[in-house]
Amino acid sequence: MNAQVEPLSDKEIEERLAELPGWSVEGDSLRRHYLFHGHVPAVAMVVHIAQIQEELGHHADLTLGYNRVGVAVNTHSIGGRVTHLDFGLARRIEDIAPGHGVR
Ligand SMILES: C[C@H](O)[C@H](O)[C@H]1CNC2=NC(N)=NC(=O)C2=N1
Repeated sequence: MNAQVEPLSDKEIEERLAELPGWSVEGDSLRRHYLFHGHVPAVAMVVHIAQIQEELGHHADLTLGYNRVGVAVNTHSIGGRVTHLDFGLARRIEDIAPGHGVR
């Protein structure tokens, strides 16, 4: 699945990052972390991200700390490169973050 997806060029990545403050490409992944006002809000964010990931059929590596959620995503099906699928997931995550009281 997604075998037809193309990696984004450096220029495309730069343009798309400009619309996602706080996100960066490090290594071969699109990344961001969020801080919350406690553990339960951080866990709720993880569950909400999981629901979006299942909807999209695209899944980030999530790390959960006490009040921290880390997100790192690339597209496995083309060997772990950054594609529009990764930016699509990032956009959806970014849109729900304020509702979880991200600080
Ligand atoms: C069949 C299923 O849609 C694929 O295995 C999806 C699942 N989630 C995925 N997530 C990510 N990050 N990259 C993929 O290539 C990918 N492929």
